[in-house]
Amino acid sequence: MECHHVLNTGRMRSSWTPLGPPVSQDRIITSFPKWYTPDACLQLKEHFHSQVSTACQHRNTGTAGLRLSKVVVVGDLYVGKTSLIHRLCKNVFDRDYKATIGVDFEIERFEIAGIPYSLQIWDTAGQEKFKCIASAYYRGAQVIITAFDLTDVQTLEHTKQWLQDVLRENEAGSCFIFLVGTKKDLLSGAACEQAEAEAVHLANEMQAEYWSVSAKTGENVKAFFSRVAALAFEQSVLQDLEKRPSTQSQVGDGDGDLIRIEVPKTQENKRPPGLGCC
Ligand SMILES: Nc1nc2c(ncn2[C@@H]2O[C@H](COP(=O)(O)OP(=O)(O)OP(=O)(O)O)[C@@H](O)[C@H]2O)c(=O)[nH]1
Ligand SMILES: [Mg+2]
Repeated sequence: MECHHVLNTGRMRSSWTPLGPPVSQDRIITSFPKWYTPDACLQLKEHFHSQVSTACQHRNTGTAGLRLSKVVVVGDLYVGKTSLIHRLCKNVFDRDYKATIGVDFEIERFEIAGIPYSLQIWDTAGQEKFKCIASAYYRGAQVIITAFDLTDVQTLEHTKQWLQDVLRENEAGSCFIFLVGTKKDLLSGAACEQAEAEAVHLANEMQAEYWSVSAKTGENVKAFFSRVAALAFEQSVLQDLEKRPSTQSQVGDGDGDLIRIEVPKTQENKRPPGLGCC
């Protein structure tokens, strides 16, 4: 197993980075990233939750900013999982196929609403013979990405099984689920529309958000992972606020000037992330 971290050193400095080297400019998220299609999306809102915005403004996000959110990427062999992750983390594309053996991971750092936040992205092998190694790493996923090849309908059909395998190792309703169609550059026009329509249908069954991407051209790769990071971050902050001793959380800017905000137990807060508003 080869595990390595990716540190974005020497890139442009962000506005506020208390820990470690600065994140690169294109990992700074200031407004809530949009979905790919409203027909299969987890949340149809355009802004951060108001309590999250307030907490971020006051630098009162608790441990959420220090956490690594675990993202697990699964799907058939050859669909392009490694290529997708390498396009995001290294901005490269390799046309030669090198099968992933077992698992690998990358850490990608973001700054969301002024708070540092990292995704730990687990790349798993699609080959059957490595499945038992890879499945040992499914536990504790906050985000599940099920990938398929837009040009190969069989790989789409297999995503349900991949999802079930990961969900078996995680608490029901605790994960954000994404269905991602890869190799978008190989399809266009009616063929692309047809493949996407089938995927959107399945995404709704899986309670997943749908995205089409291309690791080759880079199309939608940053936008997709920004969306993943923002949803995971928001959930982490809300969970942190809810965990505090009383239902009232103190929000301050560190100089003793405290504001009290209510953390109501709303339906929205209780709803599992996979059951968004659409
Ligand atoms: N045209 C095109 N080819 C791609 C794209 N993404 C991946 N590929 C190619 O598809 C092949 C498989 O890609 P990988 O990323 O290695 O696939 P994988 O899902 O990680 O495979 P396993 O590790 O065996 O599970 C490689 O030859 C890639 O160059 C893409 O967006 N467009
Ligand atoms: Mg791979």
